[in-house]
Amino acid sequence: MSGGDGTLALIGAGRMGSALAAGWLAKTRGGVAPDKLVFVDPQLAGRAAELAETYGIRHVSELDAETAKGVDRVVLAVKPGLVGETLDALAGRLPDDALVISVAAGVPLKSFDKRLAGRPVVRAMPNTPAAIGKGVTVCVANEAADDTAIRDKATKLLKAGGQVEWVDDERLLGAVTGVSGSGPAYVFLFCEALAAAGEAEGLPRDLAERLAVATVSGAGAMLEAGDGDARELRRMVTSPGGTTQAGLDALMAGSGLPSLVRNAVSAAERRSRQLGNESE
Ligand SMILES: NC(=O)c1ccc[n+]([C@@H]2O[C@H](COP(=O)([O-])OP(=O)(O)OC[C@H]3O[C@@H](n4cnc5c(N)ncnc54)[C@H](OP(=O)(O)O)[C@@H]3O)[C@@H](O)[C@H]2O)c1
Ligand code: PRO
Repeated sequence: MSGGDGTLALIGAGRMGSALAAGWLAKTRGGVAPDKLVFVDPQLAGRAAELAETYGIRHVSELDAETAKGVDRVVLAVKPGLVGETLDALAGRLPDDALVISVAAGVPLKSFDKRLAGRPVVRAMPNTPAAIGKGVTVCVANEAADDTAIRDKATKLLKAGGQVEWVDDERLLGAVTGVSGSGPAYVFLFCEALAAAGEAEGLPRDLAERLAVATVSGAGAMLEAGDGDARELRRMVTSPGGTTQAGLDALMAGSGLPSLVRNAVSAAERRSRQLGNESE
């Protein structure tokens, strides 16, 4: 079970919020009872609407004072620019010891401390593979949440989505966002590009797509199996003077793929800091 006898309020049941909720509702992972979860979102759409329909989750457009009284955990998954106003509307309603977990990119703990005076807050950066229990979330706690029992409570909840890591230095969350928060999109782009390249070489489109998906997921599964790190596994595919070497040489031409990835992570990290400043 994900701990806590009170209600878990998901504020912002969009793409990331619904990915997390899918994990909480999975019996084998989250085990959150549907009647202990409330979706707070102006209009429920997409995956969240499906989950609400399937599990009979309560949906409200804003957290009313009566419902708020029973809330012991809040997961805030609105856009970074909406965090301030959402907290202002919440602050007076939440019980003093309610744990607030924010997944908003860039929004610093001090924004929460300013508005939620003394409440335990965990800033977390998950990713969308959480929907199938294959995500990774990195967390940092404010002073009020810097307590083993509170951290355990947050870990239990976020573990429904996959691995959970903690850091003590909040500044690292920007780099985390650039690597694992945004990272699935880089991998999906690579998969799209691999399929398009196969099609350009004459493969039927659907076959090229199946090959690209199987290749990305097979390579990911090998990494996860831990029979070698990425560098070793790459070397196992690369026969000297063979086809893979020719392909890798092309990927390294010019500034090369590592440099492009470095720029991508750095740009995402920078954007995370900007989002934090804009949310003040
Ligand atoms: N997507 C990811 O991969 C990912 C990963 C890690 C962290 N995050 C973070 O997660 C947060 C949400 O991102 P997202 O991609 O899930 O965005 P999203 O799909 O747009 O979801 C945000 C949801 O919040 C709703 N909302 C707006 N105002 C609200 C309010 N006052 N109260 C309650 N709900 C409200 C939105 O409704 P409307 O659409 O009707 O406005 C929408 O359903 C962001 O802060 C982002 O930085 C996202
Ligand atoms: N998605 C959010 C964004 O693009 C945060 C990390 C992944 O801003």
